[in-house]
Formats: sequence, structure tokens, C-alpha cells
Amino acid sequence: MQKLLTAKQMRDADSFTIASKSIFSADLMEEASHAFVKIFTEEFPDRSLRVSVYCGTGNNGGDGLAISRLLMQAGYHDIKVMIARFSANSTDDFEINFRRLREFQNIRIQELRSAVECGAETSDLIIDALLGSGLNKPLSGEWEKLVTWLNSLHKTIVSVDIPTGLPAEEGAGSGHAILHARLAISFQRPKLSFLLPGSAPYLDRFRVADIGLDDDFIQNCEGPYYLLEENDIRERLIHRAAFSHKGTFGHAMLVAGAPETMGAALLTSRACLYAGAGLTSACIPATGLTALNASLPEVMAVVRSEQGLPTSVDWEKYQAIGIGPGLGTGPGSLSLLRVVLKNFHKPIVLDADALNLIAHNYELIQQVPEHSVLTPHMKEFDRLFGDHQDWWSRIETGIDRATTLGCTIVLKNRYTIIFTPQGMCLFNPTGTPAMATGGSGDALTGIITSFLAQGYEPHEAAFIGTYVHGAAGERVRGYVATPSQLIDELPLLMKELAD
Ligand SMILES: NC(=O)C1=CN([C@@H]2O[C@H](COP(=O)(O)OP(=O)(O)OC[C@H]3O[C@@H](n4cnc5c(N)ncnc54)[C@H](OP(=O)(O)O)[C@@H]3O)[C@@H](O)[C@H]2O)[C@H](O)CC1
Ligand SMILES: [K+]
Repeated sequence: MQKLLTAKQMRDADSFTIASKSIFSADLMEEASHAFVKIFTEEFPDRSLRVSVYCGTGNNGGDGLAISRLLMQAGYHDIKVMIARFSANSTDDFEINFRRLREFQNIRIQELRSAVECGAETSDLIIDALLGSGLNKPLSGEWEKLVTWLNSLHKTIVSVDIPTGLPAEEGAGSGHAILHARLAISFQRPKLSFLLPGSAPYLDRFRVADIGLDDDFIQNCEGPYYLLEENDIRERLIHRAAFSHKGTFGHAMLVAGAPETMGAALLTSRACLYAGAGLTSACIPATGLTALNASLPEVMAVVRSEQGLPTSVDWEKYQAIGIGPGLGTGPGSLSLLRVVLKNFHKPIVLDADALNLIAHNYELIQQVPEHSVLTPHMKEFDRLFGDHQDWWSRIETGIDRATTLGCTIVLKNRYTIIFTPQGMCLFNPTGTPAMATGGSGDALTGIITSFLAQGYEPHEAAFIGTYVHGAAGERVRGYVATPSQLIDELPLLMKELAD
């Protein structure tokens, strides 16, 4: 997994690399600019594009100057450089690259003392090298005017490292001017803010350019933030050995559904089965029995009534229980949850209405078995742990609650965030907006419960489950990826990852 760094840690990695490789910082800037141009030429191969490069006078601006020179060398012949001289300060590497750029005969350079000096902007594409990770306050004055004007042009904007005005960590504060980039080409690692919903209005997409910073240094930096990678799943997913049998892969029970919401029980059970549990049982109301038997003949039923579970439940035979999808929050569901928590002492997966019930009866949290996995979406998370103004504070709460409760918390989103009892905070990269449809979460609960039953450590069940859930959704490739389609993709996807 990739360590994700704060802007300050990135600067430290920068200094360490310069010292350990005995190179000049201008060489690192040159490396970064080459890496940017490589991706830029893949994305925008048309050399006749009219490009305007807007530069500040810090190192982000220095990158912009080096990028302008390298683009000229790569054959882009219509380049205009605009330098925002809104401050008397400039960095040494900016000045080095300013001198280098001026040696080019046919490059147009305009220096701006104020935003109104910009004039008409006739370019096809704008490269934003105004401010980068050195941002230390919201934009105001001429910076704000310039960014507001650039946004009003509605042109394709490609940002160097990060859109100007977007903080690198805590996400965007509302009401401040921030450049809206079509693409950001970020150095070495994505910024943490890119992975939070607050960046959505300012960034359509990002790519990461390897600029040669010392990887060991980065991986060993202090801090809880990581990005899951495919390799993390390949390393963990166990190959199914010869002589395996259904008992090898555990028995999972899904406590889900109500007469009107049997779909949730069917989806979560099907996901559990397709993710490889040896045996899957669905604890459902009697009215759902026909639907279960007709659609999922492999899944066994534990029929519950208004009065609760049959007295004969043999709790020991289940390796994992997932509870919540479509359960409802009435008194019957509450007593069902109480019975499960009283009788089952291995880690469980709690989702949807099970979480809502705990939110309203918070003393129950004490009975949740240690190492259990909670899978809230944002609203369920806030119901459980209190309202939050922004995602950064949710991250702080997630880290705190996962460690104090000794549970794994899977906070579902575009980049689902997994908090482990050890204090790690992992972002899952897989998934697509096509999965934004009812039942996706039910599928995830079934998948994680399945991995738990198969014997994976609970936090690893959450890593693998979240990753394959998103990756299966990506494989559907349609405008919408229904949970059923996603579930169908699981066996082949997992085989490819395990082989
Ligand atoms: N390791 C790496 O990732 C590398 C990054 N590179 C590039 O460097 C920038 C970061 O450069 P830096 O010089 O630290 O900062 P900026 O260019 O982003 O900003 C310059 C100065 O602007 C001032 N500032 C900050 N916020 C504001 C604001 N809201 N309004 C006005 N001015 C602002 C601040 O100076 P002060 O004197 O005002 O404090 C900044 O210092 C990174 O993004 C990459 O593009 C390297 O090229 C390669 C290695
Ligand atoms: K920028």
C-alpha cells in the first residue's frame, strides 16, 4: 500500500531526496516537470494546441516555467506564459527557470501585477502553475480575482500538482475561490484532499507522476494515511488449494431483510456466496422463503418470526455474521440485534439498520464483539458518532473510534475510507459512480462477511472486500452497475487476483 503524505511531509521527502541523491533542487524540479510533460503529452497529443501557462513565483510557478520550456521542446509551438507577480517574493528555482525560459526566442512571456492585466484569453487549454502545495491560506485579493476570472472562461484547465487554492489535506472550505481543473497531474502521490468529496467541484480527475522521490523515506514517514493497491489484495487473497471443501471456507449467516425489503437479504446473501463462503445462511422472515429458495438455491434459510429467532440456533457453527441490510428499525429488529450480540462473540459485520439501531441505543456498542467491522455510509456514520462539518473531521473521528472501540470502520464513499483498530486510515481506489445505486452497500456487507467467514483477519476482510467490491463494479462497464451485475463479476475477478 502506498503511504499518503501531508504537504509538509512531501517537502521533507523533497529535501531528503535532494540530500541523499546529492542533486540540486532545480534538478528535482526538472524531473518533476519532465514527469508532468510525459503525462500531458499522453493526454493532449495535439501539438497545435494553443496553451497558456499561468505561473506564480514559488516552486509551483517554477514548475510551470520548466514545463513551458519542455512543452516547446516537445513540439507544442503556441505557448504563452503569464507570470502572476502579485508578491515581491520568488524562489531560487523559479528564478533559475525564468532565466532558462527567456533564452527561448519565440516564447511569449507576460508579467502581471494585477488580474485585470490579463487581457483576452484565446488559448485552447490553460496550465495552472499559480500556487501548489505551498498554499497556506485561502485565496484573496489579486489571486482570488485571477482564479475567479480563469474559472469564468470555462476552458480546459490542467493543474500542476494541485488546483490553485485547493488545500492539500483537509479539503476545500466553502466560500473561497478555488480553480476548477479538468485534470491535476500530482507529484509522487495524490493529495489527501483529492480523495475527499470536498474536492469534487474543483477537480474532475487526477493522475500521479513519479518524480523520483525516495520511496523508502516516504513509506517510513509517520502518519496513518495509506492508499490500497491491487498488490495488497493479491498478497492477501488465498489461493484455493486442492482438497479444499466447503468446510474450509467457513459458514456465514446474514441477518437481513424484512417482508418489504427482501431484496436486501437476497443481495447480501448472494454477494456472500459469490465471494466464496463455504456455506451461506440467510436469516429472514418466513414471507421471504419462497423468494430465497427460488433465487438462491445454494443459500440455506434460518426463518425468523415476529417473536424472533427459533430457539434451536446453533451459534457455534457460524464463523461470521453480517447483520443489518433491510432489517428495519422496529422493536422486533432491535430485539433481534440484542439476541445476536448476546449470543455471538466472534467479530461480526454491522451495516445499515443495525448501525441505526445502535445509534439510537448507543449502550449496545459495548456489546459489539471486539474486531467487528462497521460499514456506515456518511449519514449512518454521523448518526453513530455525531454530526460533522466536513470529511476531515470525520477522518479524525474514524481514527479515534476505530482504535477506542477496537473495530474496523468502513466509511463508504467514492474513495471508501477504512479505519483499523491499529489506527490506520486507508483509502480504497476502486469503484465508479455507476455503483451509486441502491443495494451496493448490501453487496459489500455480504462480501466482507464472506471473507470474515473464510478466516481472514477482520481488517483484512474489510480491505479485500472493499477493494473487490469496487473493482467488480468497474468491470460492469455500464452507465449503471447494478449490485447483481457487480456480484456476478466477483468469482472471475477474485480468481484473477488470487492466481
Ligand atoms: N516534493 C514535491 O512535491 C515537489 C514539489 N515541487 C513543486 O513545488 C510546489 C510547492 O512550492 P512552494 O514554493 O512551496 O509553494 P507554492 O508555489 O505553492 O506557493 C508559493 C508561495 O505562495 C505563498 N502563498 C501561499 N498561499 C497563498 C495565498 N493563499 N495567497 C497568496 N500567496 C500564497 C506562500 O508564500 P508566503 O510568503 O506568502 O508564505 C508560498 O510559499 C509543489 O506544489 C510542486 O509544484 C517541486 O517542483 C518538485 C518537488
Ligand atoms: K497549481
